[in-house]
Amino acid sequence: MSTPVRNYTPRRVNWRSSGAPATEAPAPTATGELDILEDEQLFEEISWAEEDSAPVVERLDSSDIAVAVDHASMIYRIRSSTEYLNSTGRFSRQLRRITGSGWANVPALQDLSFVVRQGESVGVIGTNGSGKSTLMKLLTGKIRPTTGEIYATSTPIMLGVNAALVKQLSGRENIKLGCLAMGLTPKEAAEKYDMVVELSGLEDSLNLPLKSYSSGMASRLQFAIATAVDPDILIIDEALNTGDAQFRARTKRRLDEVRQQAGCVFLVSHSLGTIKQMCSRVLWIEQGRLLADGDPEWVTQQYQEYTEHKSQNRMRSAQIVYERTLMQLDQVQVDFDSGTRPKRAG
Ligand SMILES: Nc1ncnc2c1ncn2[C@@H]1O[C@H](COP(=O)(O)OP(=O)(O)OP(=O)(O)O)[C@@H](O)[C@H]1O
Repeated sequence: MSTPVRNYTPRRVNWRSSGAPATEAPAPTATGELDILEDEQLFEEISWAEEDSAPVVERLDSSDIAVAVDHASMIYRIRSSTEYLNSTGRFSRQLRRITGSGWANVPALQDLSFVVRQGESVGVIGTNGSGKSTLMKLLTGKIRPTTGEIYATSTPIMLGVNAALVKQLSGRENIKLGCLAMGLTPKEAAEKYDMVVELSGLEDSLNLPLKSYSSGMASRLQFAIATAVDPDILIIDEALNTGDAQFRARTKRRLDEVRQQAGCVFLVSHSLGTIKQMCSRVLWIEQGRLLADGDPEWVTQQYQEYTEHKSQNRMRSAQIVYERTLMQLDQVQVDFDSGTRPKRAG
């Protein structure tokens, strides 16, 4: 495990007005539909709040910080399929002349800033394609932000994807190798061995080569190996927590242990129940923007309202919940004393 960097002092600057009255949320009607505000009225209120806002500078104790995300944006650059299909054809050349170079930009995250303290359990929610996995990849350093920076006191570890398995080797050998590959010493790997075997529930198949495992068995082994580490900053993407009901029940206990030992945990989940149960704070990412950051009850309630409107095709009502939630978000500016920056994540 890398040595935590403690010699920096980030400041959080809150640009929300402390004195300005909060904009009232539109009252729900009897049918649960929101009253529709005129756009002008809504935007007038937003700009009024901004005009009156004054920065509130909160100086944070450096030993408290686990992760600082500073104006991070991510734009994926992908080649269009036309480019692949007919890269030298005349039609393709003409089409490229009309549509551009054949490259497309996919904006995934826009200007995210937040600071996470040691000991926090942070839930990350958002509808499909909102940017959650992209943020997790940025935190682990798997990809670099297009603009902005991400800092962490130690490399955040994503549970479930770090252990690479070797098909020709037995389950037993894969456990030993996987633990070493994740940075454990041979002694630590030996100490964790029984726990990994028990968690995987694959005692009877440990001598078989991995190529004889079903995909479910292989992912159980991979997940069990991944939990052998005790990282300072832990990321759990629920989508990676595979396995049957019995396996999931067994993993919950180990996950709780890992969470308790970790300095800070990020949990990505579509299950609001799990988020409320496990997290002390929730980030809601929507359409690539950080929309809310705060109390799990409040944030999940806004999110539920938003998704309900969307599922009923009440797009304007959903948009109002979006705007209303965004207005409550503190604008955070991460600022470091010169020469005292922590290292980049990854
Ligand atoms: N490798 C990639 N190349 C191009 N675009 C990508 C890539 N990965 C993600 N995207 C795009 O970035 C946006 C955010 O995707 P991301 O996977 O981060 O969302 P998500 O919130 O994790 O979604 P889900 O809940 O469905 O897992 C989407 O528009 C997606 O199409």
